[in-house]
Amino acid sequence: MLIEFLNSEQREIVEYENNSLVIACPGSGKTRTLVAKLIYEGAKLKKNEKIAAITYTNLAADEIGLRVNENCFDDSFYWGGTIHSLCTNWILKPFSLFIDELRFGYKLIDEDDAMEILDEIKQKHNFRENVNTRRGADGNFVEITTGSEGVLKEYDNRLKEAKLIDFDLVLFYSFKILLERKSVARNLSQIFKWILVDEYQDTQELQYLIIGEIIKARNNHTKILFVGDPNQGIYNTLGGVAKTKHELESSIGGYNIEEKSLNGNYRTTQEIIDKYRDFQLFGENIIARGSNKNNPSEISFRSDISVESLPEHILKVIMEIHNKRVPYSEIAVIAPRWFDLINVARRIKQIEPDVPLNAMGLSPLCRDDNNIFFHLSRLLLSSPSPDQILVRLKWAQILFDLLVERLPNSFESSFNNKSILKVINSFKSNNQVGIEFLKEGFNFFGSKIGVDFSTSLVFKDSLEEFERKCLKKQARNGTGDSISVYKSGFAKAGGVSFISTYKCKGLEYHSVIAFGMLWGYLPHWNEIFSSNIDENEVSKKLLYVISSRAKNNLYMIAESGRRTTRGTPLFPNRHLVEVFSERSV
Ligand SMILES: Nc1ncnc2c1ncn2[C@@H]1O[C@H](COP(=O)(O)OP(=O)(O)OP(=O)(O)O)[C@@H](O)[C@H]1O
Repeated sequence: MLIEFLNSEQREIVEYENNSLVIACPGSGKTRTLVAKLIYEGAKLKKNEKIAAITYTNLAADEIGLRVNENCFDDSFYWGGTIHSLCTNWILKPFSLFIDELRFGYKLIDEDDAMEILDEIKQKHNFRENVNTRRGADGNFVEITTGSEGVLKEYDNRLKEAKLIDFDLVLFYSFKILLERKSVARNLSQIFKWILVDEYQDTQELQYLIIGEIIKARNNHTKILFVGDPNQGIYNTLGGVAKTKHELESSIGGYNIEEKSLNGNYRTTQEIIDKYRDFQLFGENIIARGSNKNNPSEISFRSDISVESLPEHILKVIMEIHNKRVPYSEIAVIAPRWFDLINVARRIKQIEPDVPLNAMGLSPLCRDDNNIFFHLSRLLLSSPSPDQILVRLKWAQILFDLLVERLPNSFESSFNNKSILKVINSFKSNNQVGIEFLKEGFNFFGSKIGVDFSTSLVFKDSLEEFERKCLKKQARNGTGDSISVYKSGFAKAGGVSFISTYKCKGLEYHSVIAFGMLWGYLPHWNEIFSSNIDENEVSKKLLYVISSRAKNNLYMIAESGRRTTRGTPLFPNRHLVEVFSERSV
């Protein structure tokens, strides 16, 4: 993404040398500009300096990584990931000794593990509503609703007793370290010349405070770029806030932040933009600027498809689009509930096994950046094709760094990322059971580097943990244990993407087929019944995000025949009905 491929507004943002906030509509090139900024500033860094690119999801971080790799072979000048992984890797892991509660060891738990503990406690307390475990700067929970106090208290005790750290505690302890040990914040500010925050509208208060501490530490030596779109702030139920310029300035110690914007949309046809603008809450008109701007679009809303015939209907739409020479990888199926996506994907596979599906959340592979078996697995499961070389070399480098960390002295001199990749590429197995295939691969790799992972004191626990989590996720998803399900977890796998509503941000497809557009699913009942959430706002934002993923065609479906657990029928999302009522489809 070189600077000459940007328009003048985008270029100005890239070349601007100070803090800025860019608010712009979907498809206006915010991510493209952020990646260009990353590369532009990367070229100016001094030795040991880096740039941090913070994204909301790991998927988005991978996407930025791919875009950087398209332009730079050596990408070591930047660090990319979620704010949780920034905190874990750069603050918590190296400096946990500074915190009394963490000094004698702790265990990080992911969202699944945290949810399991919380669900068990909720059941015990007979509490069915949503419980938010988000914390404030003092470590206390910030959203205690009527009746949830006992649940949260027990959750807190359970974590403390077992020395478990969930995502919210990662943020809290990181903030505490930065606050109490100014040298840590100064050190980070020395390393990170820039912090670039994508989708800033989903940043939580505590996350702003963490970023603010780093910026203040050396008087704005670290510069900041926030990019985002308040209309796409779909995580405000989780505490995401699109701060204003002045609020942002005060969270980084009063330093000036220049507000800038981008105009136009390079992704989508004008026809689709005009449709989704009805869901827009703030901002002005959006003009299509891409080469497809005047293409005819297929836009539809169907509420007459029954839940039973939904998979057949979606398959029919997919085939119609594909027969017009649109690659499968340019088609996305989006829905609010994973469970429904999995069912539809499974049924489509039964009817038409040859249609490639890429259901990232379907894979039982558990992402854990600190577990070498996750990194080893993605190398074993991804194909050594030419278009994957750069990304796999990068993954091999991460694996190499972790192995050097775990096996100091013995590993470094004999291997590098290329030789690791060579070893992995030479692994062959016909095993069709996902976890067995991986275990064979681990043994093979272990034998080549002289380590028996299953008995090694360094690796035994993480191997067991990895296996336990995969099997748990496999059982929960109900997708079976085949190797193909494990392989479905890669973003560029080339099939039709199945994505949940909350994970589709930042992505784009020729055609978007969204189903489950029902009041109660979108917005969710929890949002409808919560006294501090405006369900109409949530609904419009979600519809806006989904629709704005489409470049050319948009098919919305509110299938009939779905019911609540008490048997009450669900009805189509009311904003979709409003927007589509003027036009028959
Ligand atoms: N100046 C430009 N010229 C041509 N294409 C562009 C330009 N800027 C962006 N694009 C293309 O427009 C599409 C949308 O860009 P991008 O994903 O960066 O938008 P965004 O603002 O981040 O969108 P969203 O908010 O929906 O995530 C991409 O395919 C991108 O390559």
